[in-house]
Amino acid sequence: MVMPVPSRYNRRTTTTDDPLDAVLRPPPDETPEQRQIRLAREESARKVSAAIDAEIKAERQARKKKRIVRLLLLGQSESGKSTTLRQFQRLYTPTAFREERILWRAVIQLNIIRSIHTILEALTQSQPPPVPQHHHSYSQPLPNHMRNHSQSTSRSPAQLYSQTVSASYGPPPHRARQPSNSVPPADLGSHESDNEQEPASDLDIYSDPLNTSNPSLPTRISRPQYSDASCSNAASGPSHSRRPSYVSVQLDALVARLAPLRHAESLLIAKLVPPNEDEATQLPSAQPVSNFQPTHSHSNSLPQYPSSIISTHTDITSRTYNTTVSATTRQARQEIFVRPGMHWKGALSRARVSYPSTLSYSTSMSNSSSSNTVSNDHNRSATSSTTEDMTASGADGARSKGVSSVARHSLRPRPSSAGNTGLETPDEVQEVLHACRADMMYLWADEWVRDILRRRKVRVEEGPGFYLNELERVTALRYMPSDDDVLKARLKTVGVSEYKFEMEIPAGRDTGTEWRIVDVGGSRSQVSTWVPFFDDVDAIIFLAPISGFDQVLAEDRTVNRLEDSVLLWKAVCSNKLLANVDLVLFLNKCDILEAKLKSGVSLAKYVRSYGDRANDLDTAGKYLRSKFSAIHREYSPNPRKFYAFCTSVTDTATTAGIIASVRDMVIRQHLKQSKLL
Ligand SMILES: Nc1nc2c(ncn2[C@@H]2O[C@H](COP(=O)(O)OP(=O)(O)OP(=O)(O)O)[C@@H](O)[C@H]2O)c(=O)[nH]1
Ligand SMILES: [Mg+2]
Repeated sequence: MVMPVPSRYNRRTTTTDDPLDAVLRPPPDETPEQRQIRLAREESARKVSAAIDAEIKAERQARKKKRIVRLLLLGQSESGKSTTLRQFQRLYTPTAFREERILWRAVIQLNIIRSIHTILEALTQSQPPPVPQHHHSYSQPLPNHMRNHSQSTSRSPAQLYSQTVSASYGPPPHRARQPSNSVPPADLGSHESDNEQEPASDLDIYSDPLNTSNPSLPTRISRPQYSDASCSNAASGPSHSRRPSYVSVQLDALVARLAPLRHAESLLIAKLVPPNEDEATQLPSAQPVSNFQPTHSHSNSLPQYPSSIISTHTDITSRTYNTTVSATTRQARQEIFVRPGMHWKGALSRARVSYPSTLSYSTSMSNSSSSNTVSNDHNRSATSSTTEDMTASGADGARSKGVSSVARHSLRPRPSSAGNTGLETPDEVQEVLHACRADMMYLWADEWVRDILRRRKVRVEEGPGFYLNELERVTALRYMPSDDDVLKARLKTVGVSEYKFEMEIPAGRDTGTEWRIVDVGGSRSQVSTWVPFFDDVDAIIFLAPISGFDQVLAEDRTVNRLEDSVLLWKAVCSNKLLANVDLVLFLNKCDILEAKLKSGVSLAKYVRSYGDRANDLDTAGKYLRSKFSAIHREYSPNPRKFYAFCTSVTDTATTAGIIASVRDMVIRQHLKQSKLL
């Protein structure tokens, strides 16, 4: 006999396999009261669902209305792109910027160690002859900790240091005559052009690869030799007043005392570089650039970047970028880098253990409006700012996990030996720097050292991440980086990152505009990653570091930095994808340019067409600006506006005004474009 089935079930025979339907189905023995309750509950759920739908719809509409301004930062490596980005952050999301200052301390520590290594290698690579015995009784007072150091080992610490360096960085180059730090490039085919009436884009840069006009460098640098008389009478009068320098006498002991910096450097690398990032774990080059000899190899060619930037472009330049550098040399020079995104900041944050209640830091500007907060008492701003790693397939896991996850991670710091980044917890690297501070200060202040650096053309003070003039402050145990310190820090970008933010200031007309600033890696191998970002960009800030007129590229010692910037600028100007994008040019590092010109380095010696113009910042700035402007005019597919600024983007005061002008200009242009669409 077949049992009767309630009619409702008959109707649903086609859906009885649906598990959801089975769950929602009322019980067969439902009473009228139960039914009433169920219906009321269903009605209430429907209302909630409708409200959510309405909210999603409204959000979607608001997003459509929202203005999104896209800004792309371009320029060669070390041109100042990431520093410009940090300036935007400092100005428009100051809360987030301040919060992450402590995270930059590790980068600053690495920069300091690197400067010291550069100096030590310049001093030790020529293996000076043993110091005569009487130098040990030199009357200059020594700090206590320096007095009893034994120097009687069979190989001196300086020699050991040199050997360590050779082992780390590959064999020293064999060359009778070393190129200087600031050798102009190999001949790239520039032609004579002193005539001002010629097209202004003919910026002729001298190309003597041996730089014959530079004073020749000694192949060996010795410590100064002094007679017994001059030593014993060192303080007795002008005729015997030339004292042996403290470092020249104490070099071996000093090098030995600074050896812990190597260990500190490894700790920092372990701290900054994610565990699976093998590529980045090479020690940074501490070798003065002058020691590296361009080596040509046909197996490691770097991309010819003008053509890879601009697939549609054909006539940028007749010069090729097919110069190659051997793998050994490249590896030897490798600089510490991190991929953009949260990885290194996340690792640093996770390494923290405890925080005082009065201090609070967030892991980063990333998602600073909501997550990744490790502090208890933080007054968070309403601003949202996010950095995304454009090269990663998904968001950084750590970033998406939020507060609890970060807190969990803090219990298992990585690397365990790397210490912490909170001010109140001991930081091993900072302790090493603190212990070495007197020696580092002696080293940097010493005239003999300065003389060797000068003769070798090792100009650490013009290099990135230079803090040696502030050693006392930056090696303090409770050192907290200032805004300026963060702007000076050097960490190479590899990959592409997008920084999103809404301006924190109540900027009236700017509220509701989301800014997306894309920061790319500028080294040659990175240039091919730029193209996808040309698509829907509102404006480009192109940075040309004009102080590099007497320097070569780190990735190719045959290419002059200024010439490289010119070629890159031509490529960007002539790119058809960018034909309607406004270009803003930052002729950057004007502070370094000014110091260089004042110190007597002649621009005309490297830029032939500069002729006999005055060797000062004003004249040089105007001249180079006119050259870049002419290239823009000549190479742009369509006429468009051109904005150029002489900048020093590490200088907060002047950069604030320039960035405000760029912001207004970009917003205006964006509005104009929106109306046209
Ligand atoms: N003195 C001075 N230093 C600058 C200036 N602009 C940038 N720097 C420093 O130069 C170094 C390199 O700047 P970055 O912003 O890292 O260069 P980048 O263009 O992002 O380089 P990549 O990431 O390799 O593409 C940093 O240490 C900056 O502090 C400037 O105008 N003056
Ligand atoms: Mg960068």
